[in-house]
Amino acid sequence: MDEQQEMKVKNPWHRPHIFLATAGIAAAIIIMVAIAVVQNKPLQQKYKYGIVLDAGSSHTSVYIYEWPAEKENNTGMVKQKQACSVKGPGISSYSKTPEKAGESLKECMDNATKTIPKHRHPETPVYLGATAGMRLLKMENDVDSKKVLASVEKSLQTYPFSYQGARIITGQEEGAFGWITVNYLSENFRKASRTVGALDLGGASTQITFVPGQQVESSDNSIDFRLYGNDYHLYTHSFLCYGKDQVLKLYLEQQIQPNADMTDNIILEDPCFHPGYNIIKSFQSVFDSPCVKNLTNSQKGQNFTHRGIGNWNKCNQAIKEVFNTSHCRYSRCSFNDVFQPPVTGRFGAFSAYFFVMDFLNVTPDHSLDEAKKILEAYCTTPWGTLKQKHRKVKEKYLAEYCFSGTYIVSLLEDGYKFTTNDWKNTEFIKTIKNSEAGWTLGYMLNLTNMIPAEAPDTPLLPYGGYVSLMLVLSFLIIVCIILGCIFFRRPSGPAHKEII
Ligand SMILES: Nc1ccn([C@@H]2O[C@H](COP(=O)(O)OP(=O)(O)OP(=O)(O)O)[C@@H](O)[C@H]2O)c(=O)n1
Ligand SMILES: [Ca+2]
Repeated sequence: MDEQQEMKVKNPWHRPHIFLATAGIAAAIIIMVAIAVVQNKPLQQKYKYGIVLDAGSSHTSVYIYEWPAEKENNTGMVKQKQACSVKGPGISSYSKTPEKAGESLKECMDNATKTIPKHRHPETPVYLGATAGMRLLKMENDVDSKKVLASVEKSLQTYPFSYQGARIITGQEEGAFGWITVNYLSENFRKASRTVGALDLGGASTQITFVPGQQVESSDNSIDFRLYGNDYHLYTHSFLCYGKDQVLKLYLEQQIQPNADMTDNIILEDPCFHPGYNIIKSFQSVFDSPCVKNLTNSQKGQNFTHRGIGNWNKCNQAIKEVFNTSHCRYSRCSFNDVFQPPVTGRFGAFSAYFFVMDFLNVTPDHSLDEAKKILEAYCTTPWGTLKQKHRKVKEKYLAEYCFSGTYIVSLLEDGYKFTTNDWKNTEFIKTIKNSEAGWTLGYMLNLTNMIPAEAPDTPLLPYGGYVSLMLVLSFLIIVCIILGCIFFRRPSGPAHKEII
């Protein structure tokens, strides 16, 4: 055997199957690494968008929601991207100048066109839902309410989005969609965990919604949903005129009644307003609502002096009077002959519940008694002292926090029959994971069918895990094949024999 032959035998690269096997393994590794790099490179997220306008009694907000395009039906995916507060009052205030209702939306809608990527505009749905302010206007003057809706509709149709309608939503919808929002954001549907009840306090109406422990005796108060494969039977009620602005009118009307016949010099000594608060108000401005009785002609041009005396006990007693508990046609009622099962579980209280309690620094850590003590101290504080201390707070809000805070405690305790324990289970919230609590998100999820009745079939492994597992298995198979080739193609005799 010459030297060259010797070399040929010793150098394994001269065996074609070993060369092929090594090349195969190298190729497999390169392919795997390449796939892993492509797979793990952050994908450019594609988002879709939806716009909901909350046309409340006191103001309008424009919410933009976004969600990853490929994950429409996964709960917890939709998030609030932006909220824009429309300047000026709620749309129902434009009943005498309806064209201004549409105009008022311009700034926030222009913002929305800038926020949402242009190529998504045509497919982005826009919904407007009006609540208690428009319900009251419709009761008062149907024609005016239609003009206001037509005005906002005209304005919204000028935008490049997919306009889906402007309507007055019912109190049941408002309650139920608020409940869906809170539980969607808390991921209670996905986890099939216990749901939380929803308490919404607006300017003109207030809603209570929860999963009751007993049957709902009145069909008006019952709503059923099937979400992600679970059935939910809800109790919900919306009290029109029991939002914080309208209930103040109810309260003032009751306070002023004994003096109602007097023709001049009407002084209202109000225990829910601060000592030193002394403001002349017109009957017309305070009692301009279908929630209170019509003014007599003589009252229309008349004024009264609204004088605070800051007496929390008296204030608390007087507020209880707005709840009529004298009659109940069911086994049990909250107030005003409205059926309500006993409250149960945890509650999230939002909108004005939050604004008021946040201002008063009442947190879930305070007991109900402690909350009352805080209110008592606030209500007895002289008006001048408060104005000095809170120069930046709107005077109207500042003056009304004593009334509103006391009303909130009374609504829960005397209205809905919350015990001290139920109070402990109640949290005042503004947002959940940066999305605002309110009916708008639930409304959009429902209208875009983004919460399916049945749980989508979930794959055994998440996509990433599936790809990785497949790669490892493929690699193992390739290695086995190659090793098999090497093993079975190995010559049985000594190497030099083959060469000779
Ligand atoms: N920082 C704020 C913002 C609002 N408010 C008051 O809180 C009340 C409720 O506000 P909101 O929930 O926005 O009511 P609307 O949606 O306008 O009313 P509704 O739901 O009854 O139509 C209103 O009296 C509003 O003036 C407040 O006290 N502090
Ligand atoms: Ca509202």
